Amino acid sequence: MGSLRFNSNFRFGVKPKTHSLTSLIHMLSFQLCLLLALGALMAIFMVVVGFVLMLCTSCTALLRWNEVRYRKKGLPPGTMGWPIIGETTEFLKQGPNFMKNQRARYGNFFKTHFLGCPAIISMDPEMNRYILMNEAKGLVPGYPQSMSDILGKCNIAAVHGTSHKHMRGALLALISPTMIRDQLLPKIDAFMRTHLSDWDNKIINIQDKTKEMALLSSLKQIATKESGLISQSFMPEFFKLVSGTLALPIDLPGTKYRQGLQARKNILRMLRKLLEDRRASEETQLDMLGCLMNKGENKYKLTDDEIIDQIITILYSGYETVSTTSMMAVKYLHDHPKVLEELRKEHLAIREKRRPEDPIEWNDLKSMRFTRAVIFETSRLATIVNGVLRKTTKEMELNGFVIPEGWRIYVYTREINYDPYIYPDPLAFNPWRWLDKSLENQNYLFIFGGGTRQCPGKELGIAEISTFLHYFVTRYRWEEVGGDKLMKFPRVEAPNGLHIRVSAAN
Ligand code: HEM
Repeated sequence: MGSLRFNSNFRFGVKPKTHSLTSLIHMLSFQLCLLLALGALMAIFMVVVGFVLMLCTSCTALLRWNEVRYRKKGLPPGTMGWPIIGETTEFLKQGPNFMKNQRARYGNFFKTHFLGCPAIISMDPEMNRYILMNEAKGLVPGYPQSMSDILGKCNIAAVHGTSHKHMRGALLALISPTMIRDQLLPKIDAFMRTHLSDWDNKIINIQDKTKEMALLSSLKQIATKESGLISQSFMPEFFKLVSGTLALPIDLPGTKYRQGLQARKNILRMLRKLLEDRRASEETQLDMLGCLMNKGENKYKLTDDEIIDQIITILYSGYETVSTTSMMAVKYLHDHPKVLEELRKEHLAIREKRRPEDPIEWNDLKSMRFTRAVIFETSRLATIVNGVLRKTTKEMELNGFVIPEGWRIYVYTREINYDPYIYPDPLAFNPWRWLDKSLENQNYLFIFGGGTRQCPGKELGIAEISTFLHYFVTRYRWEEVGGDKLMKFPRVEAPNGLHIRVSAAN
């Protein structure tokens, strides 16, 4: 390098300098250092390149291995993503677009790996119906482990066959149309009147209010006399229980799952105390708990553990569905004044026939045709439920493919809600379309699920939302404060709440 430098100087006609031995040594050592530094840089560069190459190769190998691992003969097409996490990130980030992209590549029935297990996604309406109707062939609910741990082993989604029939029968007896008419509606009415009594001239977070409403209204139907006393201690525990069921089952201090398990223990303690106190008082109460405990008259004789899990089921199943549908109805009504006008007309007509203190009755509820249409249109357009999960109990053939035992099946029903053949102009909020009753009875309506697990609380949920809307639109006007974000996937929610400014209607 030194000689090169001399030569180059010489070539450009610079007179070569004479150097002392020390300066020559200095120069040589400087050049040596430079050489070493360059060498080190090269080495680092090579290491980085090597690492990146290794990473790429291992990633490709891992992806490939995961694909090969699941390339069993007979499985539907699709991709499996990374080992363990599969395609969960893509599913959660891209949401409905992930489904649509995969469908464009692989059709209506494809394999993936998400939420910790290999799964099939079925977007074929006919197939979805078949899966929901055929639990007996080995297609049982496939909800995550955290859910059954926290909701209990007698929870309706955790039981199958005759146990399911038993628990479902016991539940249906509590929420049948006769029970709604004679016992539940008066309680719902009384609750809504109080819940909506002091909203005038306030900014309300309608998300929080509808959540409280869904929980406390159910609690009142379950334990009418005691609900006022226990609600304040019950509510925070219940909210922790719900978060726990949606979390990864990591049982470590501070995790949502651990808090959910703890909340279950606290709720069990409160409910057991309720049972003991009722037994001690020997008084029969006319509410859901009273019916469940009345072994003499109730043909479904549940054990205490079953009664407690049944109560948790009722609270849990009606909570998010009823609250989110109510919140989204308020949102859509705000954005569609003509719909609000029509709805208000229906409710004012009912109020005109009654004194202000009169409750709504069964016949009033039955006459709320437009309200029912608003509820169905809200559930459809907002897609409160994207789909339901099933699990295979044995290897089985589905749609011409062979599905191994233990695989999840995501019966994804979201897309059918936007099918232009069933719902012309599908993105429009148009409740009038539901006034044609045949729409509610068509084969591909999965808003309330289908088959043997179709929602037993459908009419109860509709009664609650209708009563809420009745008092809300007859008492108040409202406008959005603005700026609140709404998320549609994986759950419909307003991450920072949905704030409205409320004023009295007249
Ligand atoms: C707008 C309100 C509601 C909606 C949209 C809704 C939706 C659904 C859906 C889609 C399913 C099917 C789940 C599956 O197949 O795995 C279901 C099941 C269920 N729902 Fe609802 N639901 C609502 C209100 C309620 C209420 C108020 C209750 C209270 C009792 C309730 C209790 C249940 C129960 C216990 C099941 C499980 C049934 C079984 O496994 O046999 N739901 N619901």
